[in-house]
Amino acid sequence: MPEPYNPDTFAEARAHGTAVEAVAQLLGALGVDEGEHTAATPARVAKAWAEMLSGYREDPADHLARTFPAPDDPGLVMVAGIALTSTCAHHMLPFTGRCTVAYRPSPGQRIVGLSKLARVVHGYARRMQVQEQIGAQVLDAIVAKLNPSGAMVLITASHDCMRLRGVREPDSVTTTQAHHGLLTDSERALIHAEHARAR
Ligand SMILES: Nc1nc2c(ncn2[C@@H]2O[C@H](COP(=O)(O)OP(=O)(O)OP(=O)(O)O)[C@@H](O)[C@H]2O)c(=O)[nH]1
Ligand SMILES: [Zn+2]
Repeated sequence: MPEPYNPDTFAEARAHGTAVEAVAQLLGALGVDEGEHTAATPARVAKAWAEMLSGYREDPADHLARTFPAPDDPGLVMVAGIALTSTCAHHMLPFTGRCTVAYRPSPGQRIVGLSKLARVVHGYARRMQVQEQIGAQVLDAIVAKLNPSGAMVLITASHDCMRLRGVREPDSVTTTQAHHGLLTDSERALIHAEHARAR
């Protein structure tokens, strides 16, 4: 009998083999036999996880590099209804929902293409994450690259680790808010209303 593989550290386990081998080992450890439908599963799962975690292969803030001059008094800019698909850092299960990104450019500062706000969200979401951290990272990127006078990121998501296992709350939804600078009460109300409408 070969000795069971028993790594001392996460790093050692990582170095041991490819993702495909690791998935095959996981399935074996969970008592899943190879069958007609599972023979190619390790390769499929490795490919799926490479896609789900593709955010490690980019710096999402780079999407905000191309900017345009803002009009004199640009007011609030907001994109609501951005689809969020992420992976819980604790359980490696998906959480999905919607994100709203809003910022008020400072006078004389720059604005960014609207699609780039969604690309920043997607980049940070496609990593092992906690929901609060995605909002904070998106906000930090916007503050660093655009220097807005105010900004807010709202995320409402459903966590499979809460829905399907453990506490088993299938209808629970989690909302997190990250904000920077000064936004007026009416701007805040508008952001929350659009976020609720776009969920
Ligand atoms: N703050 C925060 N917590 C999260 C997020 N995703 C998952 N969690 C929580 O992470 C916690 C991990 O708790 P542990 O007690 O270490 O793990 P566990 O025994 O699997 O916990 P249960 O999920 O309660 O069964 C759980 O309470 C999860 O609900 C997230 O995005 N943000
Ligand atoms: Zn979790």
